[in-house]
Amino acid sequence: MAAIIFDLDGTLLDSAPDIHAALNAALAPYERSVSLEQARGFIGRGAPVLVSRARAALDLDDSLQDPILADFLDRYETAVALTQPYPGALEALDTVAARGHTMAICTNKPIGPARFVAAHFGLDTRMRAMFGGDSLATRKPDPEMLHATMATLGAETCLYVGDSETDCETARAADVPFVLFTEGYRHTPPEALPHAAAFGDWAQFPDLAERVLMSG
Ligand SMILES: O=C(O)COP(=O)(O)O
Ligand SMILES: [Mg+2]
Repeated sequence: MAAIIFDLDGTLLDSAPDIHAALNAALAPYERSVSLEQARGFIGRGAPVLVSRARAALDLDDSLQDPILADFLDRYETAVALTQPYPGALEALDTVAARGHTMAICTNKPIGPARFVAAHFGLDTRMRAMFGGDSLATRKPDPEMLHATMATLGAETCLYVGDSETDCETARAADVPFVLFTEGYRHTPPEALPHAAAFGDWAQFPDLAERVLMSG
């Protein structure tokens, strides 16, 4: 039995289209918008950083951070219509659970929308714990969220599975093996992100996780 901890956006769920829609709705009063590609590139360090990255790209004043963020968070809370699990991700979680592993989510997405979207796709019942970007005083890449998740699970070690630079940095800071999902919202090539293993198809994940756990 081992603990396997997952990132959410860009790893289990392709949620960028919902994040894009909520962001553009919050930018609409200022007659600005971003492309889906841009929005995808802003994801990874939590909602406040997403909004400040969008403002920087659009040259919108710092004084607009709080109103845009508040409006964005309001719309984000229940945004699931455009989100999809990556193909095979839910089935892979069931295989991992059937092999006796404990699973949890560690995401920079605020815990409100994280819980809502997790319940919508039945992820919540598959997970023993879930920490979001506003659950603690810090968020990824600070390793605290992984430490807190492991403490909740009573796990001495774990695998961390994520899609981004932030996830790689977090795993390294927490000194746990990192498994990279290559189809998410990364900016840099996979070679630039140190990883114990990488995969682009969730069907490969259960066996790959076993191999990494055995080699650790
Ligand atoms: O909300 C974000 O910025 C990123 O979310 P994630 O940590 O699940 O990738
Ligand atoms: Mg992610």
